[in-house]
Amino acid sequence: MMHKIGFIGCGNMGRAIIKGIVTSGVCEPGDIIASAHTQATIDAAHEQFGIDVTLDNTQAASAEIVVLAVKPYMFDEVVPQIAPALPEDVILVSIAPAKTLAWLSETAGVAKVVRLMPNTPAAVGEGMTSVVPNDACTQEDVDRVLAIVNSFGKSEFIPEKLIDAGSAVAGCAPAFFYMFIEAMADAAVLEGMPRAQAYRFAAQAAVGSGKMVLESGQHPGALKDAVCSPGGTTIEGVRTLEEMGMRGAVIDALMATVDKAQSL
Ligand SMILES: NC(=O)C1=CN([C@@H]2O[C@H](COP(=O)(O)OP(=O)(O)OC[C@H]3O[C@@H](n4cnc5c(N)ncnc54)[C@H](OP(=O)(O)O)[C@@H]3O)[C@@H](O)[C@H]2O)C=CC1
Ligand SMILES: O=C(O)[C@@H]1CCC=N1
Repeated sequence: MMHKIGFIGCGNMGRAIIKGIVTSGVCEPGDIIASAHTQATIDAAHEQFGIDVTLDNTQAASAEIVVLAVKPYMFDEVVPQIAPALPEDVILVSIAPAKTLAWLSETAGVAKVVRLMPNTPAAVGEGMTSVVPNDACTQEDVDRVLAIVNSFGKSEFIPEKLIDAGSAVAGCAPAFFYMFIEAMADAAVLEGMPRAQAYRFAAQAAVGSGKMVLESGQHPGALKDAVCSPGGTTIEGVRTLEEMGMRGAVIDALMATVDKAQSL
């Protein structure tokens, strides 16, 4: 039986996607096969998700949709290795911030390739994924990939030239938001709030702020202004963040991820 989806690698991102897919029910665990480098990883994936697992990449590559979930520097080894095992009509999906659609199609010897740039909140069904199909993908092919991607969050099409921007503003972004939440919680702890409670407050404030941006239709600056009571407390924090160069630091951090992606 051919699996619906095969993962080459099941680390942080691969497992997040698998969790999102299995939790949503868009695939049964038995529809999924994953390979990895070590027995410990595949044993953990089987135990956590009930999926089929293997140390043989070519076995995971004989699926209807094959997801490359190894690190970019592994592509030069792994893609030629699995090429002979890929079904003729496979849809090859890459989630790395490297290797173009053209490189993937030529090196794997397949026609249909989709680049995704997901993020780890896929694990809780709140992913934000960039989608870049090549011209060989039919609408049916794209719809099959979207059925999976949209099972673990939201997705939007972007041109391939913007995939590093999509990686910066969504793929890498959770790490930056975690740092912000951690720092906010440290401040609450400074004031005496128990740390676990501080994380809950900061994290829920982040969730609520994100929903305000998504659902209010208002500009983030206008939303910020609505929090800053004249002569109040928030504006003191805004002043401090502006004096400390937060906006510039955030822009530079995301541009650093773009620079690294373009060097891979
Ligand atoms: N982490 C994230 O938030 C995001 C990651 N990505 C992309 O996802 C891809 C994977 O990243 P990430 O999950 O973080 O990395 P991890 O290091 O967490 O996972 C890499 C996986 O690849 C496996 N692996 C290593 N060598 C081989 C091999 N020769 N054959 C088969 N499997 C192998 C590892 O196996 P083992 O565990 O046994 O060593 C592991 O399961 C990268 O391209 C990354 O850029 C994209 C968006 C977000
Ligand atoms: O850090 C990385 O390379 C991967 C790609 C985007 C998020 N994590």
